Amino acid sequence: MAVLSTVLEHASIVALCISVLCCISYVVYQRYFHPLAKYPGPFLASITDLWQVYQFMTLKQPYTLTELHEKYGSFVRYGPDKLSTTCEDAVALIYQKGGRSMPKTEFYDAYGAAHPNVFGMRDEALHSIRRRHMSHSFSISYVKEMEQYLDTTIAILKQKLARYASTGEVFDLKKAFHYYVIDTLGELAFSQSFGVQQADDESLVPPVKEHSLLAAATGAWPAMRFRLKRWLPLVPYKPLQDLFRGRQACADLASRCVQKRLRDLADIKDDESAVRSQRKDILTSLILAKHPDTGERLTEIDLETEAFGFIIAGTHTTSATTTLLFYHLLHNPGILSDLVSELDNKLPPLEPDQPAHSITLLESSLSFLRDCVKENFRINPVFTMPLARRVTAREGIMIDGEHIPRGTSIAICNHAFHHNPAIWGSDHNTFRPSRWTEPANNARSRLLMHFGLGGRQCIGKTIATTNIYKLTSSLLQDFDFELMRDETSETLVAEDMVSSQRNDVPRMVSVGISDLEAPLMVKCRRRAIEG
Ligand code: HEM
Repeated sequence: MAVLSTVLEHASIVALCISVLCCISYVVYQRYFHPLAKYPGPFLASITDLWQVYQFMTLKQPYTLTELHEKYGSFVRYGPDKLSTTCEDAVALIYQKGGRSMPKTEFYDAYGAAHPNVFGMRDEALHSIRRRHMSHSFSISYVKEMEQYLDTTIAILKQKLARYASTGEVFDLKKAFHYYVIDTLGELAFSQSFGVQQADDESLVPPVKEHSLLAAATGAWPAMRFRLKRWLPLVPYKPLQDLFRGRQACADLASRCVQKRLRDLADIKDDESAVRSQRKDILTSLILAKHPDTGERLTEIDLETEAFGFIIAGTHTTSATTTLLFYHLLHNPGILSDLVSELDNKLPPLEPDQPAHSITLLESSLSFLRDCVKENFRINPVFTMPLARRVTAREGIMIDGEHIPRGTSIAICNHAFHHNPAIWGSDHNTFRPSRWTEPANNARSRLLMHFGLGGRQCIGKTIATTNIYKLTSSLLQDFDFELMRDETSETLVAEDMVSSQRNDVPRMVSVGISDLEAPLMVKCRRRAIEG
């Protein structure tokens, strides 16, 4: 017995020594011999993906990465096989010329691997077919055909603002925009408002952020994704359970929207003229779309995963962007006043029963509004997760003279990229729409990454921008807004100590998608109409 226990004791010591040796060898390999060892970054990031998981959970992932780029330069190793870059050359190389040789990485599997939607699809061939299925319903001509539903939703928002104006009530513009965007998405995608604006009820808001955070955090650790998917839902920890409940609520909502539309179309699906007489929406166009070669239609599961994607990708993004645009305008009264002058000079006054001007009029006549929207996307892009792509070419790729070996996950995080002073100048933290009238800066517009670029860029960008144009122009034509400072969550407008330029970047949080950390408390007043 004594001999057995001595043998066991020795065996465990040997096992322990081997484990310690393996760990040390792993760390030494990652730090000194791994093909990415020469790239700087946090020590923990070079040995485990848990570093990135932690960054997502702190809600500061893109901002920490931006600081790391400030410290280390244009390449940062942010995971054992993950490299982030802010090089200008990388934009075209990775996202435009990369194509099938630079597919999305496993990170995207967490956004729905069993039944990937167009966002999560890693197979580029399947993706291009799905994208063709969908592109018509996201085109400008299709959006113009649905414009009246945007107007209906803007009218409801304006009635709400008119009430606030008459009582002088202070309210949260961020929340008002969020409710508005959810209802708009419902109208455009599913032919039904979600009724959040009218009910003014937070509980009707789809818990999109919960899904985004869960997907970003689990996607960041691909080696563990299957285990996490299986075991995490069993952990009895309320904040975690809330994330799963949120995801399920969004999936249930998507499923209800699809089932309802399928029921509505059941009898007429094969009757062309009956279908044409139907109200247009994105989902209906998808239900009716056929595979370009086989003529097959999308399955119900495909439709539900795409509908889920619209809710996730199309709401928080647009409302956070509009909130940030108003944040910057209200913190820069001179710029706001120039914008309002442009609207007054170039647009006819809105008729009492006209909620907003037409997209056609807005897109042709408002250059300063366009520059403000563009500057807002530059200084505060909201789709801030690193857009990771796998290097598959045997010889790797060269970026700015650096060799990036095959197998590397290479990404641009648009916030870090839009704040690279070598590209955007020392005033990159300043909200300055007039920069886009300077030829050298204007030429850089092609580098802006707020919607991504290339074959995987945002399919909803026309919807998002037309929505922002219509909303901003019509609200500013009819209302004056006054910023009410919320002392408990004061946002940041400070001198940047390094560049001695204004730092207009507010405090932000990110679940992969970013948002203003604080509410945007304002008062509004109806503008006096002259003449
Ligand atoms: C201001 C609002 C928006 C921003 C900033 C934004 C940003 C982005 C970005 C950066 C990507 C590329 C992701 C990548 O490369 O991994 C993307 C993809 C996508 N977005 Fe948007 N988005 C917005 C609004 C919308 C809307 C309104 C919809 C739909 C209703 C939408 C649907 C999608 C889809 C389906 C994809 C995947 C496209 C593909 O892979 O082919 N987005 N978006």
